[in-house]
Amino acid sequence: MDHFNYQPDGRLFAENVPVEDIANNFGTPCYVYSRATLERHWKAFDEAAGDHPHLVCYAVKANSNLAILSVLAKLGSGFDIVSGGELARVIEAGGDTSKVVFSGVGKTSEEIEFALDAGVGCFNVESEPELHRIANVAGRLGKVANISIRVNPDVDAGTHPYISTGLKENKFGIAIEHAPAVYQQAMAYDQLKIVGVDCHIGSQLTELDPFLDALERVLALIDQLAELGIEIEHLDVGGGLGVPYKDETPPHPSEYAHALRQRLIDRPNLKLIFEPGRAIAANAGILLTKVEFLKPTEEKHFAIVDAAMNDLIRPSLYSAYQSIQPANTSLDRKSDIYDVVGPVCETGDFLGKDRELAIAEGDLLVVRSAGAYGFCMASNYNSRPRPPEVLVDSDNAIEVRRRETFADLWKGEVVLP
Ligand SMILES: Cc1ncc(COP(=O)(O)O)c(C=O)c1O
Ligand SMILES: N[C@@H](CCCC[NH3+])C(=O)O
Repeated sequence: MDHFNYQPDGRLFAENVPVEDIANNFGTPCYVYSRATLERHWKAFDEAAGDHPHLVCYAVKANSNLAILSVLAKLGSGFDIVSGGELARVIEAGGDTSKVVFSGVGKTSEEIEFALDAGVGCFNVESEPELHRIANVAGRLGKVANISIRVNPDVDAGTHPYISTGLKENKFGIAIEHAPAVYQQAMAYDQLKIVGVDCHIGSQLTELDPFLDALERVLALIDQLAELGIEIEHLDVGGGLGVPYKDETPPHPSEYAHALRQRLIDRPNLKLIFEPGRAIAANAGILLTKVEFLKPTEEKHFAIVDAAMNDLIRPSLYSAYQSIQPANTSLDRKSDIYDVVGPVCETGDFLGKDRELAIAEGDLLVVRSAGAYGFCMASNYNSRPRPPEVLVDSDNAIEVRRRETFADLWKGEVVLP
């Protein structure tokens, strides 16, 4: 459930604000987020975990706007980060660094040092050399690093190959059968404290089974580690819960969290960590775009809009489907089938293909489910300034990132004398 709804007069509202008003005030293209939706989604995880010890660590990569991080920080959220930049954002947004888990396969020594100085809660270690690097940096700083090993359980997440991470062929984590040996290496370091096991098998999962298969394997590993005298305090189950973009019916976060909890009934002290990104942010955001031209050709009819692949790359990158709707359904328009495309000079620049739409030039369109992996994957390709981001909180539409200017495009560059 989100807070983007059509009113009886045919206009789409973000909470209590007509999206047409947002487009008039801030221009298009423009990202719009709903605070109530973000909070609702975060609480769905938190409440479903109930009194089982747990922490919801929002995956910053999904949408790293400071306003969004601060909304979640105020709820008591933890954060899953994958870079020094994401950690800096969490700190800037007022997040609690002791609730940060640091994932990612290529942590640099500088990032590890920054994270140790900032007091992050845990490093999710993704390889043996990384374990030694963390130990070296912690030793040099005279600090103790909390670690968890990200294990690769070799489970097929059944999602797009580019966003599947839990198979042996993927670069992520350490093969689950090698994990005990790596934990034993960690034991040998005084400056490392083993606190957890971590596992993230992919993104946009629409079934529970892969999560539960992975969980079974990880629980077996935890038992095996106990026999080796290695006690695990937390189980980080990663993120990956999918959302409905079209006709998918992924489990609700509460159904997902309940299913995991069921399997932990006999382990009441094993703290559960979730790293959801998409499930919190995707349907808490939309992208507003204006129809510049309708271009009928013999083969296809194109709706050329002012947003492009540089603003929202998911359709081009993964052939991802995102619903596209008029912002006002009460206008008298003739319906046709369109490819909705942007102005970028790439054939792959499209937001949607073969969409039935009743639209005219100048109309405002809404790309739904754009709150996750939307703005944060935007670029300046074709020297297009990136769009503004607006957070709606009840009756208020707050610009939480302004539209870039041309001068922003060449910030940091120099003209040779
Ligand atoms: C380690 C890790 N945690 C969490 C996430 C968040 O995933 P999602 O947005 O699918 O919940 C990702 C991205 O897939 C990830 O790589
Ligand atoms: N960026 C991807 C998800 C990748 C998940 C990152 N681990 C998407 O838009 O669907």
